[in-house]
Amino acid sequence: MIQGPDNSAPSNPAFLSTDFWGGSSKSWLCLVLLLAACLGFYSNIFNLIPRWEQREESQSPEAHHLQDQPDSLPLSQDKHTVVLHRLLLEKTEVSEGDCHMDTCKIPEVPRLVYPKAQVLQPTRTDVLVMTPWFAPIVWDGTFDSAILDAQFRNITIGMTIFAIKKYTVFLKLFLETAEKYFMVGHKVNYYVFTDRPADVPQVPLRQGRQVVVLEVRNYRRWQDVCMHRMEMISNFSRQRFLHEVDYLVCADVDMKFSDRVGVEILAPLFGTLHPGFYAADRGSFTYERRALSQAYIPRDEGDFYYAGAFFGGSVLEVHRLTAACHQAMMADWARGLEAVWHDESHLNRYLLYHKPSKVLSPEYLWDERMLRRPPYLRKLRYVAVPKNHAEIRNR
Ligand SMILES: CC(=O)N[C@H]1[C@@H](OP(=O)(O)OP(=O)(O)OC[C@H]2O[C@@H](n3ccc(=O)[nH]c3=O)[C@H](O)[C@@H]2O)O[C@H](CO)[C@H](O)[C@@H]1O
Ligand SMILES: [Mn+2]
Repeated sequence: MIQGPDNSAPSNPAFLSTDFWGGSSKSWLCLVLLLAACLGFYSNIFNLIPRWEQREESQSPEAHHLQDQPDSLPLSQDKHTVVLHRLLLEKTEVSEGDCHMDTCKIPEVPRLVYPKAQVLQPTRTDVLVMTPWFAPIVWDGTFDSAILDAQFRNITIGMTIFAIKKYTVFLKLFLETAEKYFMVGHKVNYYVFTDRPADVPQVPLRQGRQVVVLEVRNYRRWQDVCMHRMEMISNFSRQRFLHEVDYLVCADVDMKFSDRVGVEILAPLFGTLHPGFYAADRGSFTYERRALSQAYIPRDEGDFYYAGAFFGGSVLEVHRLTAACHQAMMADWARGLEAVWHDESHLNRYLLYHKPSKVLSPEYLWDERMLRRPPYLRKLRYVAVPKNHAEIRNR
């Protein structure tokens, strides 16, 4: 039988094969066309991955930013490529859709000699060292800095510090103690946001560390200064921090370091237990309780009460967090609402629905004047500096 232009013929491969060997030149033409189609198909398959990357490049908001923003122009071509590559890696390997902590690359460590962990002798039995979602709660005795320093080598940590109006008086002690205790042995950029650049003190810095002064506007009310930190961190993350540092640590300035704070705190996203509430029931947390607010948390929800004074993570995650909190605050403002504890209320809401991958114990945020130190608090690493509110706030 000669295969004609029979529209009723089933167009499946089995039909083509039965007719094929005895077929006419038309059949040969069919074969050639089929082969050509197959070739095209396979060449597309091989091209798929690079094409996908190109698509990611042109679609990712950060990539748009790199094309649009003049801020990124001073970067050299090489640095530009590295940044883009890093963004692409993050975007493709840990994309929005399948983002999961376990997709991170495990760093290689050199040979190290250290005491072996004892499975039947937990180093801490007096405190909770793990959240129900398997995030470590960082207490003294639970980690070995030598291993962590090896895992986190060659990274740069950015620290955002706001010193607006009179709060510049806290900078000297903050920076001096940070040089003594914060991320010693690692590269650090202190980003000082201030409206008074002339009042930023000169503090001697270790090698690989610098103070970057970022001049920003002030606000009349202290609450507005606190809340607008989210907006400014989010904007600068996109414009600068993404290209300059790996992690961001966002800290209050009316504080000082009094013991080691190292890379054990670093994680894609971390929050700190507020020293006033770490042992409290969720019902007594000072979350925002008005359902109309974007910071609302019902009384039967809540893991911990996190402090507004110390949080951080990868630049990408801190960008997500601060942008979301700023959006939420703007939505509240539009309805005439201000959350009970300002940015801290919004931070708590965000961290309830985006569980942090590490939680810092109150060792990392304490107030010696307000609280009596319990025996299980072996170290006080970052502590409040007494401040006269009337003297400092709104001035
Ligand atoms: C320990 C803790 O959880 N602290 C939080 C708590 O307040 P605090 O009572 O500790 O607030 P605060 O007066 O320290 O203000 C927060 C921070 O904003 C900056 N600042 C503020 C006012 C100003 O005029 N200039 C200036 O630079 C400065 O970095 C300061 O450390 O509640 C605030 C919002 O209600 C923030 O969530 C703080 O992080
Ligand atoms: Mn404070």
